Amino acid sequence: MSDPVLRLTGISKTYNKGRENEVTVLREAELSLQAGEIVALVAPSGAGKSTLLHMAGLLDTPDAGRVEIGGVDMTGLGDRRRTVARRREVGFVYQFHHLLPEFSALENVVLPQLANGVARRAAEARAQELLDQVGVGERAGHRPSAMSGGEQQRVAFCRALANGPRILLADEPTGNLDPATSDRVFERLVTLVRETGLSALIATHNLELAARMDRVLRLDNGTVVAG
Ligand SMILES: Nc1ncnc2c1ncn2[C@@H]1O[C@H](COP(=O)(O)OP(=O)(O)OP(=O)(O)O)[C@@H](O)[C@H]1O
Repeated sequence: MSDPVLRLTGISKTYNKGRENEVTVLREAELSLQAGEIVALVAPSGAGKSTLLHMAGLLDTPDAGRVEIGGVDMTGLGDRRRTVARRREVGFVYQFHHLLPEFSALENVVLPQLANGVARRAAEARAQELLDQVGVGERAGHRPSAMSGGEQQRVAFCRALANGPRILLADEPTGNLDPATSDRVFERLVTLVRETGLSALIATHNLELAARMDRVLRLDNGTVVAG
């Protein structure tokens, strides 16, 4: 098997260390994501899914352990280099779309590319292509408030993929949608991930959605186990 796209080794995290409200969330957690794989991360609320995704996505640093993306150790990077690596390698999708309300759908997908040094015309062309791919191309000029919840979330997927990351990390990406919409939007996400050939780690409470992914992992008392 080739090198994993994402490898977490011995990841531990304790919040509020040494204080009364100290809580150990991750205990030497291990996780590998192969190229092209879509993996579900299932756990009850508070078990540490978001914490694990933040470590994997270089938004937070573990107390101990190693985060490798594309075979490169990201653990010791300083803030600036970590931010650059995150922008390049990782796309995030959250339960709520977090689109910028004063910008159109297209602009929301263009802006992260500009921040990454892409020229405006190329960024616009890529944004339109992504929006077309998930079926919201005709809504490109609309602001998020003029779109349905499912459409907003599809735009958020495009924004996450705008800079061509290696990994998509999603935290309850359809958790805010009604079941029928959630199902359709989830299918769009899976298709987009497959077509783009990237790898995805998707945290969800929804066992039906989890069963449709390549593999299911569970967080159990701070460690990752097969689901
Ligand atoms: N910044 C923080 N400071 C202190 N405690 C935190 C912090 N972030 C998370 N926690 C605690 O760590 C535990 C795990 O939180 P986390 O958000 O990772 O869980 P989760 O599995 O994603 O939950 P949910 O499904 O409800 O989003 C919880 O007990 C939470 O209260």
